Amino acid sequence: MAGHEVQAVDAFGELLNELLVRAEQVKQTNTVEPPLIKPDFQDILERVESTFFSSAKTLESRKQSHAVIDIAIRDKFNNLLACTTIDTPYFVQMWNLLDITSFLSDDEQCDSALLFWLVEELLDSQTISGCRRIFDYLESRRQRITAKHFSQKNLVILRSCNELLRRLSRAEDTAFCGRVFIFMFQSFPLGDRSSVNLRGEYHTENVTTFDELPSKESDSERMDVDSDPNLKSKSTPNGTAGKPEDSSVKGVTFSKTEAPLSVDELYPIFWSLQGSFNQPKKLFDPTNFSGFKAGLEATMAMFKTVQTEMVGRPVKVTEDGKRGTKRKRSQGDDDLANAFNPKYLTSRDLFELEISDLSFRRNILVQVLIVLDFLLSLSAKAKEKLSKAKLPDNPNKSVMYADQFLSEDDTTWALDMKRSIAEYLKQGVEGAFFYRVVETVLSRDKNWVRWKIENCPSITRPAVSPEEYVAAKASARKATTNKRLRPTPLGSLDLKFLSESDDRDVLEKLKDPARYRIPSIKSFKSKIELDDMDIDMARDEESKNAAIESKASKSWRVLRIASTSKLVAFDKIERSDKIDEIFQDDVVKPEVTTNGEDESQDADGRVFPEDRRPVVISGPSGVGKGTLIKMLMDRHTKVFGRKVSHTTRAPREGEVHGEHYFFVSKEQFDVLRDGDGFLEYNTYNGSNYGTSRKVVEDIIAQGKVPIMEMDMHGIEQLKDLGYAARFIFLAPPNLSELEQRLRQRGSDPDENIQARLDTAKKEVEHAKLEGFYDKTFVNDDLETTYKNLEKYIFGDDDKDEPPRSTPTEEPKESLEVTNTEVEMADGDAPAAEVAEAAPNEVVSARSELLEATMKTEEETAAPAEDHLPAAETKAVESDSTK
Ligand SMILES: Nc1ncnc2c1ncn2[C@@H]1O[C@H](COP(=O)(O)OP(=O)(O)OP(=O)(O)O)[C@@H](O)[C@H]1O
Repeated sequence: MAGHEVQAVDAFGELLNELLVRAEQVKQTNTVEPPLIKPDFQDILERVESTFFSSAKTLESRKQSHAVIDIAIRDKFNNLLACTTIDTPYFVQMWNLLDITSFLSDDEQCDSALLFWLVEELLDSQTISGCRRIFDYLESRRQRITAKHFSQKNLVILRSCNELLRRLSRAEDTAFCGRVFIFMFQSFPLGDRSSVNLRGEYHTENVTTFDELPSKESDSERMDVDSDPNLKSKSTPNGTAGKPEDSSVKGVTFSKTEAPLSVDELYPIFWSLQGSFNQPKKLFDPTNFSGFKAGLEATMAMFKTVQTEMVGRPVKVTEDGKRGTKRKRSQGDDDLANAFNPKYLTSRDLFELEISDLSFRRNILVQVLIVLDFLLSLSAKAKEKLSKAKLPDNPNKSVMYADQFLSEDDTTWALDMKRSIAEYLKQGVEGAFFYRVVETVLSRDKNWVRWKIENCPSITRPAVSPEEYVAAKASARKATTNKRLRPTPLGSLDLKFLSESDDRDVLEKLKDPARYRIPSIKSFKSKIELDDMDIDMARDEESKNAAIESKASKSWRVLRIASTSKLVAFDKIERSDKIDEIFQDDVVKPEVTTNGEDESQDADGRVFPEDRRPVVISGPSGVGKGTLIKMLMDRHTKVFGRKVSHTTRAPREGEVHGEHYFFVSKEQFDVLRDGDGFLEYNTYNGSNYGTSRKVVEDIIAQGKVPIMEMDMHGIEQLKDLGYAARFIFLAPPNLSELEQRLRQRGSDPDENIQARLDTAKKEVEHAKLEGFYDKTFVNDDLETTYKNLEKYIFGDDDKDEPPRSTPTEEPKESLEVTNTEVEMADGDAPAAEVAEAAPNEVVSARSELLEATMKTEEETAAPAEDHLPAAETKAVESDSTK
């Protein structure tokens, strides 16, 4: 019997090897991405079914087959783990094995949770940096691996994530902890109770200790909270607070009438507040509560003096702000500064510095707001509201505190304090925004507390039944069809002129750029002003409403257009009916605009593209990406900003930080990556490369169009993010020309050139993928390619004249000279027809041409293959843009 089992394990082991070999064939990379897809393995998986399960009719025999498969997979897993490390390319086998395990478990051919058992072991076996890689895997497959049989997997997921969190330092690996939490939040249903703190327990171990100051004779009385006559006067011993002395002025009075304590006096009072923050139940004791109130008032009084000082020095604040931004931009890695230490540093020496720091004060006040909300949930009003609510028969009493009440006076005090804090938080840099976020978070939190009181009822809504769906559809139709139809349906263009004018003009009118171009932002300004006038002058309600509606529609459209190019201005817009800020010239304008009349031109008459999405240029190494980008940058100095990548590799001779790359350490790179700081990243030859989100956003904030060189893997990541950009592929005229350029450039040894040529073939092949690139150019004659690229970027490829680089420039050459642009080279089709063809047709025309180009070349040139092992070929492939 035992022998039979071993045979079965061996038999499955062979099938598993076959699956892994197939995986190697279909997945050409050594990275976590892309995931394997099931259809590629269907035939072998069917054999698994027929060999192991077709005769296993009973539950028992199915279980036996599961055990066989589990053992074989674990054997393979252990072997892989023993003979490879996560940093080597060969580790891709492990990702493949996990992918295959997920196919098998989805098909119920092995234990449903086996994948997560393996992941748990894998996490246990790795260092933190290895765990990051494993998390890359988990995140990239999250939906797929948690979709089926989740109830069998959830405990293992929870356990391995918690185990990992226990290993991580909250201070050092803050961002990674965040990734783990986010993974859990995304995997578990929102209403899952497994991580809810049902008994309302507090994190009491998190005790904040602070220095004991040597007591000064003269100050000894004021140092003691209870013995301070001022503070004492605000609290009565039984915890029902006495009102502030001047009770007619609410809450805020303390700082106006009392001098704040000295820093030494405040220090112990301030840090003892933390005791109430981590155990709010302590405040049920009246003595603690009065101490808390006094401490809080003293803290607020001190904070207010700091805020006043800051407000009194606005110029310095702005200067600091500016200096900060400048430094950050030049370094390009300010995201690092966002890492924070979740445990307070309480040394007395730091206290002044801390209270003069805005974010520190904000931190403390948010803690206070949380506690105040907790206290207010015990007020008479809150209790009454809760008693009226429909609670289940068995509410969760441990978070209700039914025997605790907040007295009326204390309620008034808490409300006043809350108001006072709100006013305080709204001041200062982005204060209003900060407070709005805090307010939103806290109000959501109240809902969660309520849900806990209700004993976490399921929040899954039942699916809509077909009957309800049909009824809702019918009533929606009824509600809408009675309305007066618009002469032009929403979202479509007015075609009336087609019937009105002479047939011969119609085609010309259809070509009018105004019909398909995105209008400029400024063109809305006067129209919105007219609407404003109509609103003011409207004689009746109906016309006023019509004008308001019309203004709202225009405002919405202009904001949409502005969202691609003037995102910075959005911060300044407070109300949706007042969007004047959007018409202000943006950052780059004061430097370059002379008359401010046309926002699409700079002072030299240079044109800004209407489409200001980032331009991403890809193509084989040596095809001329760098050359063409440099030409664009040189000829449109103020229009484009070239993206500089981050890398962990050491600078080569002559390379300048910030110009060629941002050279960062591995740790800095990880922090950025974990904090979602990269739009895309990749590893080549053991070094990491990435495109920082911030770098690109900074270029946009300067009013420039980002221009980025990127390989196809980077583009894939951008596309996965749904990132709005224009993707352009540069193809070589043929392989021997490419080879010649690489040799002439002289920057690569012979073996690299061959590898680059091999990679080039793959990239050209990949570029044929329908819709992957928005535009492809064959870089034959450099100047012609440049002109076509420029025309495309500036949206002038359908115009006769390309954009003027300088006001005096000669007219450009005609496009039809060479086959530079793929569409133009497509047989006899006139340009207009090709341009109007459905995108797919254009793409396939392009693919055919590319294929033909490369084929002709392959037939004539010596085959450029079999020079590098797969791993190295891949490495060089990634290197094409690094
Ligand atoms: N259309 C062209 N005709 C002839 N030579 C060209 C053309 N375009 C570029 N070159 C030359 O080809 C060489 C390679 O160009 P470039 O360095 O710009 O390529 P690249 O695509 O940026 O390469 P990499 O990705 O390796 O950085 C350079 O010497 C450049 O001058």
